[in-house]
Amino acid sequence: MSAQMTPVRTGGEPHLDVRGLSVRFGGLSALDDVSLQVRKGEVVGLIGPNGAGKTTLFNAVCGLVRPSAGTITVDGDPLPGDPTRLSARGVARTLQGLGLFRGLTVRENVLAGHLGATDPGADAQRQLDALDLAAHADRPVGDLPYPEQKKVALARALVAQPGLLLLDEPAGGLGAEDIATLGELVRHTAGTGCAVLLVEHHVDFVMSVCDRVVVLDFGRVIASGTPDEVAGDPAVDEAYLGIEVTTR
Ligand SMILES: Nc1ncnc2c1ncn2[C@@H]1O[C@H](COP(=O)(O)OP(=O)(O)OP(=O)(O)O)[C@@H](O)[C@H]1O
Repeated sequence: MSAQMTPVRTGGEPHLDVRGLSVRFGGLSALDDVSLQVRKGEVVGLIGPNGAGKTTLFNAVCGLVRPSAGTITVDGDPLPGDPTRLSARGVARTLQGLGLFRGLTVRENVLAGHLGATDPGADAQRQLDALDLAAHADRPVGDLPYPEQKKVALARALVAQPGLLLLDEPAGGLGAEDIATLGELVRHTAGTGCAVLLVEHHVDFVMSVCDRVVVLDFGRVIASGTPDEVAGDPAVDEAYLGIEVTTR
């Protein structure tokens, strides 16, 4: 399916609505006229080769890079240019690395995702319970095995019950069993009405967990559709999977 034929899912207006987004770094066009939408309850995967522009798109949504063109709205309103105000707008993000405060406990790390809340302790406890982290709550986060630390990063993103969750390579470094658990968590989160956009290199995970997939290459959307549609797109095979396609 071509980028121009992006299907519009039923189920309401887009929660995240990116339109005509372009980002330039000097002479380099990192994103070129990119549009994508994520509705509440929907999981959208953003894939593409290294350097395709995935992280730049996340950074633009978070106000960390300034677009040269285009608009980004959440629930119909532009996002604040100040990244520190994203949480108040219901936007949460996990990072490619864990981005945890290694000197702090699990609970303190989760609380860090909820600064300014009226009852952060109760919300943090709820999130710790939900992700089976309560038994580790008062341990230094660095003492936990890597998959558990990934869960802490997710708990920190979810503690404020965001309306939009941006997941940056959530499956990275996880084994098959933990990836399956992560998939359930992501689907459960979307089931609560959260709009989820995830960047991921683990294609099987993306194809199993996402409602729709958007493929970037050299900063442009080259394909978009359901996992099956995208998996069967020759342009994706050629650009992303490195398979040379001779017939179109
Ligand atoms: N701050 C920056 N200054 C200059 N160029 C940048 C900057 N950030 C990203 N780029 C360039 O923009 C392009 C897109 O990079 P980006 O990190 O968004 O790609 P990506 O798809 O996330 O790649 P990866 O899968 O390797 O994380 C690349 O060519 C990259 O080198």
